[in-house]
Order: sequence, then structure tokens, then C-alpha cells
Amino acid sequence: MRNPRDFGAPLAVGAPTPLLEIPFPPSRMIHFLDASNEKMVAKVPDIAKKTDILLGNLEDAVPVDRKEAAREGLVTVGQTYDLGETQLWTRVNSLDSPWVLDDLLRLVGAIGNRLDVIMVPKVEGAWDIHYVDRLLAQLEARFNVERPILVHAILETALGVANLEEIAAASPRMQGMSFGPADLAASRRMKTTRVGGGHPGYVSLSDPDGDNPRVTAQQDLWHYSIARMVDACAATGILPFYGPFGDISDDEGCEAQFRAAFLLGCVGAWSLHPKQIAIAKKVFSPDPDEVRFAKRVIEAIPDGRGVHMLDGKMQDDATWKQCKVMVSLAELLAKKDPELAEAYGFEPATA
Ligand SMILES: CC(C)(COP(=O)(O)OP(=O)(O)OC[C@H]1O[C@@H](n2cnc3c(N)ncnc32)[C@H](O)[C@@H]1OP(=O)(O)O)[C@@H](O)C(=O)NCCC(=O)NCCSC(=O)C[C@](C)(O)C(=O)O
Ligand SMILES: [Mg+2]
Repeated sequence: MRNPRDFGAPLAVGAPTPLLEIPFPPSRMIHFLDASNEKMVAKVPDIAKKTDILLGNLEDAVPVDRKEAAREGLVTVGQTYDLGETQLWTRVNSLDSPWVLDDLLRLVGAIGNRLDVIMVPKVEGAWDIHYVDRLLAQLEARFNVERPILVHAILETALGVANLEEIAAASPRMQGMSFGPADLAASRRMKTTRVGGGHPGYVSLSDPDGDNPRVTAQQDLWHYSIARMVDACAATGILPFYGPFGDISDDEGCEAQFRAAFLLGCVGAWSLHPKQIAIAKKVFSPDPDEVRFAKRVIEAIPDGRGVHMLDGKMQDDATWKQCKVMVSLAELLAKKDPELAEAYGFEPATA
């Protein structure tokens, strides 16, 4: 076990000091693109205005013969585009692949001061994070990176889910986690060929009732794993994200999956296609009616103590904290988005 007093010390001489508090800028959607695809890169200036996070994907979905082009395309995006306040992330290849070492060397060397977060796929245990942690510290020192590049783990194997608490606590560099339903389904031998979402076969069935038809209700295949991820992240002060929804044609299904994750505590989800950015924005920005109600509770209980009634509902110290979660998120998003500020009823000065 590492000495907890060393947690705030750099892992290499000359590397920047680790952050002990993880930054939480607007993070409703991580928009994926393959920077070897010229059509996608051409959309970067427009997409950067709409998404909270732009991610250059180097791993799965990028063909083997375009791995280097995707890496170099991301370097060009990082060096030439002004993304404003939009964060720039990458997903590097998996740690057992022939590409990951060059991914890290090239990206930290070329755009280390532009990259906010490196997403590491198929993380299975704390050992994977320790490897990346030390290597990044060495590279940061070599290439004069001024602030630590944070690390985001994707949970997409049964072992990764089994070890998720240790992964979350493995390093001060840990920024958050995402959920990878496709690889995870394969790793667990789940019998679904979908990328996230429900399955018509995973249902509960009402009891026999004479000749009346029995009612079924589809259940959420992913509830257990997402809830565990949310707990591990909240317990260590890092951020949980739902991952991808692969049926690009099913906007309603995407919205329902994102909303289940939002309600459970996730801060955002992935967007694979430009149209999923708007879905994530809608879902991961709290509902204006809920925000207005939460503001009323906070105004009614200025010190956050004791018991009160509002619209027939009991309010106390704990509900006050629930309302603070809602209003704090709304305030954060309203600073970026004047339309949301207006919908939430914040003064323009806050926006
Ligand atoms: C799904 C696809 C093939 C449909 O692509 P399409 O070309 O068929 O779609 P379209 O509707 O015809 O596209 C319209 C326009 O938008 C562009 N476009 C389309 N997508 C994007 C994008 N993301 N960013 C920027 N531009 C995009 C596209 O190039 C086109 O441009 P045009 O009008 O100039 O012709 C395409 O959207 C795509 O490749 N998306 C990214 C896929 C990806 O990154 N997959 C990996 C993440 S999921 C994963 O890895 C799993 C996980 C976690 O590991 C695990 O569960 O295990
Ligand atoms: Mg995967």
C-alpha cells in the first residue's frame, strides 16, 4: 500500500504536483470522434461549441491501418483548433496493445499541455492505473507539462467491475470512470449483441391470472453495475459517466438509458454521433421545474436545519442537501449556457 502522505507528491522528479480535488467543469457529454476521418475533423469547430468534452478516439472502432492517422489527426486538432472551454480528451489503445506506448509518448510530447484527460480502456485493477500513473509522471517531466493529465478508466470487463473500488482509489490522477457495455457484455458472456440499452428478453412477468394475458415489464440490464460505479466514484470524489448507446437510430432509447444513469448519479454520457450531443444535453442538465422547486426548499430553510413542510412534502437537513446537489449543478451549467440560466430563473449576473 502506498503511504497516504505521499499521495500528493509527484511520481517523477519534475512532474507537476497531483491535484487532490478533481475539477468538475460541465461534463454532460464526451463526444467521440476519429481524427483520421476528415469529415469528422471538419466538424470540430462546430461540435466544440456544442459539446462539453471532445475526445479523439484511438482504440476500438478505429481500424488498425488508421491507428497512426487517428493519433496524428488528434495532435493536429490539439495544436490547431481553439476549442474554447471545451475539454480535450483522448481514449488511448488498451494497455496490452502494440499501440498504447506510442499513443502516450506522442500525445504527451505534442499536446500534453492541451490534453485534460486520458481515457484508459479495459482497466482491470489498480495495477493498470499505477502503470499509467508513473509513466505519465515521467512523460510530464520530460515534456514540461504544467498540470497533471488526469486518467479516466473504462469498466468493460468482469474483473474491472469486481475491482472498481480499488481502481477508483488507485491514484490522485483518477478523474472518473465510464461504463463500457459492449466489451463488458462479452466479458461476462451476457447474451446481448446491443451496445447499451435494454433487451426485450430481460423482463419480469406477472403471476398467472386465469385467461388474462400476463404482463411483462422490461428490466434494466445495467442497473447493478452502474450503481456500483457511482458509489465507487462518489466515495473517492471522482466522476461517473454512462458510456455509449450504440443504436444511433433510437433517440428515445438513448434518452431513456442516459436518464436512468443521470438519476443514479452519473454526470454525463458518451455521444457517438453529433445528434446524441443534444440528447445528453437535455438529459444531464437538470429539469427546470426540479431546479425551481429545489431553490424554493433552500430559500425556505436558509440554515439547512430542522423540519419544514413545502407543498405537502416534508423537508429537512437531508432533503436540503438533495436540493443543493440539484441547484449547484444548475448553477454550474447556467454559467456556460444563458438559455439554461433563464430556464432556471437565475439572475443574468450568475450566467
Ligand atoms: C456510428 C457512426 C459510424 C455513424 O456514422 P455515419 O457516417 O453512418 O452517420 P451519418 O448520420 O451518415 O453521419 C452524418 C455526418 O456526421 C458525421 N459524423 C458521424 N459521426 C460523427 C462523430 N462522432 N463526430 C463528428 N462527425 C460525425 C459523418 O461523417 C457525416 O458527415 P457528412 O455529413 O459530412 O457526410 C459514426 O457516428 C461513428 O463512427 N461514431 C463514433 C463511433 C465510435 O467512436 N465508437 C467507439 C466508441 S463505443 C465503444 O468503444 C464501446 C465500448 C465503450 O468500448 C464498450 O462498450 O466496450
Ligand atoms: Mg470497449
